[in-house]
Amino acid sequence: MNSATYDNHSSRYAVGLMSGTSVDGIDAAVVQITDSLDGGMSVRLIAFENSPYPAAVRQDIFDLFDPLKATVNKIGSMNVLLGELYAEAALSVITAAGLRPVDVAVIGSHGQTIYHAPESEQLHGYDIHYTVQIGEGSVIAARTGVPCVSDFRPADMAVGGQGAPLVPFTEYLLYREAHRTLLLQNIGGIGNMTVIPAGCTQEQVYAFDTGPGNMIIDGVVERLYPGQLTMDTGGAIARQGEIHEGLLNLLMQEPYYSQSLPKSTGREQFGSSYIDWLLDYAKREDMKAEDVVATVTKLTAWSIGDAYCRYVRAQNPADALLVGGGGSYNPVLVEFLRQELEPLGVQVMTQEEIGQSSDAKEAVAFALLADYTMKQQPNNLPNVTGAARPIIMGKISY
Ligand SMILES: Nc1ncnc2c1ncn2[C@@H]1O[C@H](COP(=O)(O)OP(=O)(O)OP(=O)(O)O)[C@@H](O)[C@H]1O
Ligand SMILES: CC(=O)N[C@H]1[C@@H]2OC[C@@H](O2)[C@@H](O)[C@@H]1O[C@H](C)C(=O)O
Repeated sequence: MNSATYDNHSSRYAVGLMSGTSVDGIDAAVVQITDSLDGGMSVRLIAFENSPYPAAVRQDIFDLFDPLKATVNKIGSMNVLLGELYAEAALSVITAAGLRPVDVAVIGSHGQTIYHAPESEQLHGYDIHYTVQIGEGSVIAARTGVPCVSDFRPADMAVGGQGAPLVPFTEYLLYREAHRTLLLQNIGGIGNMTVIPAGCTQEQVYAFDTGPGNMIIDGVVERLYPGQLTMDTGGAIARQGEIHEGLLNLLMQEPYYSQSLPKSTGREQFGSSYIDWLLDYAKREDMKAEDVVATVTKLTAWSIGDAYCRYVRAQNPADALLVGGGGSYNPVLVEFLRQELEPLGVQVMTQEEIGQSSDAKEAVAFALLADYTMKQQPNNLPNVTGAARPIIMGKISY
């Protein structure tokens, strides 16, 4: 029995596990959550680790993104394998925090998204929205002895939401300010923005996926430098390239950018077939590899600036955009973002520049979301996901 429970404890430790759309590895964070007398809470990051996926595991995960390869036996076995890897990541970060599993009240595990279909499909006369995250919570709970909350998204979808994004709920709790309107921009595989108006209530927060984060950059780098590179580390390639206006203009026509809110996207849209199409064009135009990388880096920054102008600026002119996720470690991308936003009066800062961790942010969020599940309190933001009502997300494995 865990000594850390949800009865009469105003302070507890929670673990958050995140494996995002980039499939670069498992992020694991231990946080200490302390309730305050005014009904709020404080959250302190105690330890953080990233365990990269072995290359063969990463390849097996990518195979599951292709519905033709994702047979039910492969999904079933990877679900358990990822549960094992997530449990190891949790045990390791608990040790790094100087704790024992018995000290930890809950593990919140996002899992690995292998398919996300938030728009309605008709099946036998029913409206179907679905999303698939794997990484078995029962395995995580069994190996660690700590209750695990997993599979958060389906509950929001069951009440009409997109099942994403979920992190804004925690951004509202952790970042809101009385006098500044903040944009929290995550640049992972996908880019997503949370708008936190100055002095706002929970109902006034909104968020959406801006489009690709690093997904197109990673996709073209992997194809143009096969077996050598999986990302443009430090923006080294983009820095040497020039923007190709023809390709940039073509990519800017993607209908997702002007689709109305709420909206979310994923690898289904900006994954391998999109990269095939883009590289076919680049080949016909005889483009240099570095020019392709520079152009898609520029596109990514443009899509964020464009989203701000379309969906935010008129109602909520922002003071600052705080950049998190792996993209904040690409200085060329951050510089392009500054060029898009600073002329509009929006200061661009990375999480590191404000003393936080870009890497740990999403793992921390899932620790906090799981804490709410255990307290039986709603943890979605209907205004953000489009859900009809607040709901308690997450499935508990004891
Ligand atoms: N040093 C670096 N230089 C350039 N890019 C980097 C660097 N470090 C990370 N990245 C980029 O960040 C990506 C990983 O970002 P992150 O871990 O935030 O994504 P994720 O959590 O998988 O995605 P999502 O938030 O969409 O689910 C890498 O694939 C790479 O493109
Ligand atoms: C279905 C899914 O896994 N979506 C991810 C993805 O990666 C970024 C963006 O697209 C966001 O919508 C979401 O993740 C974060 C953790 C979220 O729900 O807030």
